[in-house]
Amino acid sequence: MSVVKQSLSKDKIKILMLEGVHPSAIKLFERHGYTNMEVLPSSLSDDELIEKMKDVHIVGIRSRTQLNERVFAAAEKLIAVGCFCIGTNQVDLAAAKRHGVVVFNAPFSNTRSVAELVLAEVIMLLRGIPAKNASAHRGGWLKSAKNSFEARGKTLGIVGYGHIGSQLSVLAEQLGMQVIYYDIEDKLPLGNAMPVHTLDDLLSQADIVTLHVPETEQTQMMMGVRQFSRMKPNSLFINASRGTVVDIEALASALQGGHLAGAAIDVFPVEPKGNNEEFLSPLRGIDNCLLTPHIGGSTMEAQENIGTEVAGKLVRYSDNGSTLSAVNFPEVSLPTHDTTRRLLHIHKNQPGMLNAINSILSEYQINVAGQYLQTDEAVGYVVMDIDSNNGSEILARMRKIPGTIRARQLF
Ligand SMILES: NC(=O)C1=CN([C@@H]2O[C@H](COP(=O)(O)OP(=O)(O)OC[C@H]3O[C@@H](n4cnc5c(N)ncnc54)[C@H](O)[C@@H]3O)[C@@H](O)[C@H]2O)C=CC1
Ligand SMILES: O=C(O)C(=O)COP(=O)(O)O
Repeated sequence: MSVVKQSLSKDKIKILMLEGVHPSAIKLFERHGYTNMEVLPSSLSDDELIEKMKDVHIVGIRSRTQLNERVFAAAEKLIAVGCFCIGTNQVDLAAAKRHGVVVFNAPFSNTRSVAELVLAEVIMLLRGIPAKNASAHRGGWLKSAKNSFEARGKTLGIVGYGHIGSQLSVLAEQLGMQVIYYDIEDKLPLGNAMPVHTLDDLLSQADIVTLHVPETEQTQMMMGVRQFSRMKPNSLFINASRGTVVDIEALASALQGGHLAGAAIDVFPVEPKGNNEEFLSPLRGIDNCLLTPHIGGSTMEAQENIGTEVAGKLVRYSDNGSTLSAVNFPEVSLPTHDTTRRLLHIHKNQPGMLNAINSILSEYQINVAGQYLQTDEAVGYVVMDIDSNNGSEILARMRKIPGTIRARQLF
């Protein structure tokens, strides 16, 4: 891998924002002097990304854009990725790290929005609203109490009791629901919520099952034919986590065969790249299935907060080198460096790196005002504040150290 020079004035730092990231992000970048920005409303295909990212230093995406090894290998100037969302499964985090690219996200700016939507869906499904609404649009009139229920007293089964799952748990109890949850980690039960030991336990006890797990190898297709058959007859199913967690054909069969009374689905194994592309799904046309276009986190409040939060992290990394709250990188929180030059060196974590760096510094006999080092099993990140005008020369020497991935200088 070639070592790339990144010591640029801000107007030369190119930022690409995809998928309609909120204008609050753009404003924050501009406030900090970053003006070289391209903003697009949709995501891009692999090939389009590879072409576009050749000269991009910072890219902002949401849940749709896939950043894989091919893209990182081509994006030679890239220093950071901002996921303007919670999930980071769309990014190959290990590949990003191998290429010295730091990834940030917004871990809880849209948590409440998802929890509120799911709560609303619980009520809608219990009342059979999706099918009644669809029928009314065709001139039907399904006025009946049959199969319509209150939320009070029903059991909500939450799979994944993290930020969203636990927030939903609190809101659901306020409606008088009983909450049970299943998580692979021990989690503090909030209110009167009760943990169960297995997914099967949860499926067989809950009136409504809702998924709030991340996309991981373990969660792929965690709901399939067998799991749907374990759910209570006439129970309800909600997925606002990731489309790959559910076997969508199995869900369609469970709804069409009448085992499930209804479902609300916000995320799909394949989603359109943007609003102009057709949505294709075996769930289309099933009236008791409420379909939403991956908008669990899409509220004005959440998007505005996410915009400033993630753009703030990107600016901080670009201006100051701080990797605090990065999802794939050793975390280094740094003071300002008003009177010194700051050198950043990202390298493979192999023996002798710090030694090699420090022997270059000692050759120049300069005062090192501060040095910060963090490593993980794959990479090391060293930040040096130096009192010297020879920063560029020193950096050029450091780039030649075998194992160097990226190095840049902040003025
Ligand atoms: N529909 C939408 O617009 C949105 C969807 N999401 C999705 O929701 C997911 C969850 O978000 P948060 O609650 O913030 O994440 P979180 O990381 O706070 O919670 C996830 C929980 O799932 C648990 N978990 C992981 N694997 C599991 C397994 N195999 N079985 C049971 N539990 C498991 C974890 O231990 C953790 O407690 C995100 O990863 C994202 O994919 C997030 C925001 C918006
Ligand atoms: O925050 C998440 O993980 C989401 O799924 C929301 O994705 P979005 O920003 O709406 O594409």
